[in-house]
Amino acid sequence: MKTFDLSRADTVVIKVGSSLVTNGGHGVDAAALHNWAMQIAELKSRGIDVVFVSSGAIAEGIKRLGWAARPKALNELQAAAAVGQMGLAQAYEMAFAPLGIQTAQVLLTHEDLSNRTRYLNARSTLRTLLEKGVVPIINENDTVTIDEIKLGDNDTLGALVTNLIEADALIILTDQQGLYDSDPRQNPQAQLIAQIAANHPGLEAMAGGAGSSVGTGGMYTKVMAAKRAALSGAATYIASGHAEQILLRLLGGEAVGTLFTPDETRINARKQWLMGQIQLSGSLVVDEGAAQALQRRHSSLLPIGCVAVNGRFVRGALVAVHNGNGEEIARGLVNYSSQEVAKLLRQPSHQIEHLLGYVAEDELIHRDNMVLRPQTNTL
Ligand SMILES: Nc1ncnc2c1ncn2[C@@H]1O[C@H](COP(=O)(O)OP(=O)(O)O)[C@@H](O)[C@H]1O
Ligand SMILES: N[C@@H](CCC(=O)OP(=O)(O)O)C(=O)O
Repeated sequence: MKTFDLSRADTVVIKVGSSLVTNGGHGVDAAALHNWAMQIAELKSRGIDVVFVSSGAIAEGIKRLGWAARPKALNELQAAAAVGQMGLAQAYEMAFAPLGIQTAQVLLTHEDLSNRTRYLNARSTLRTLLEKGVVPIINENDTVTIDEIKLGDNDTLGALVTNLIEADALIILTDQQGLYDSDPRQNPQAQLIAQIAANHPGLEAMAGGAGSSVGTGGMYTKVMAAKRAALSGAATYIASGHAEQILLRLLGGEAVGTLFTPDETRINARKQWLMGQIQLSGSLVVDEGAAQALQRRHSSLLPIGCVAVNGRFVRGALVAVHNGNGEEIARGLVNYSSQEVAKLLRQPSHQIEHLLGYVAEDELIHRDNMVLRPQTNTL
């Protein structure tokens, strides 16, 4: 299996979960933050750029507000995030400032990463911060996100940021040693996996949900994050945030925790952005011939191979492409609205002008605006 040498990394994204940051929901763990900050100072002195993705706003907010349990209502969770984020930002500043390192609070939403202009803007802001030697501390902007489109877990956010800045690796620190072949809280015999391919088909089956009352995604969102990070060629490490000098050991090339290796193929930044989209506006169903043309020859999708359209969308929307079995084989930016596509089904491209009165493009989705779903890789 391919090995990955983290001691050669230039840029890493480090994600820490709520249970670590807030000491299991008991309030920001200043000692843990200080410890990570010391290690990051050492990494920076070696020329390694670090972006931190930190959870914990909601857990910290719940504690500050004196609530006994995590609320269910979105507005209460958002209020808790607003209160708790103050504590997080302050705690990170206090941990890094004595080491002469400036921090920056960056709160992102799904829209910041799905809108191309905002995505490019977020990328250049992060690059600028890194150039200036600042450590960005990123969280989802929970207070303003709408339920349906929130990322919801910071494992996904960590992977999207890894893709965004094309980091060499994503390091996910959590309350377990790494990925086990089954949930160690349920199965005491579970075995730690040292290394696995990020596109291994059995990954999802091993990973269960959140183990603590403060964490959200559990292992499932972490293995999905590893798959997503691999799209930009990044390795992912899951390791214990409680282990001593964990960051220095990992970045020193030591094998600790679980390493998810990316495969050889790395897709370009524009296509990564396409793959990173969480929300689809609709889908196109294609016949067998079109499915093969897309998958084997990487062709554009022409109207003649499209047999059905689902959902309502405008020109330029992101849609899935399904084969006749209902499997998603690709996704891409469509050149016509859903009403227009409905008129173009099974039609040769030279009929477009006659059917619509104008021609935007000959194809429904151009190959440059389409990304094929890896065959063994489910995102
Ligand atoms: N296969 C597995 N290997 C390791 N941990 C697992 C596995 N399946 C489920 N888990 C659970 O996932 C939890 C970590 O996820 P989570 O609670 O969301 O943490 P975090 O706050 O760090 O994101 C672990 O405490 C563990 O109980
Ligand atoms: N944005 C949320 C983080 C949600 C989340 O992913 O938590 P976790 O599973 O602990 O990493 C917060 O700051 O509370």
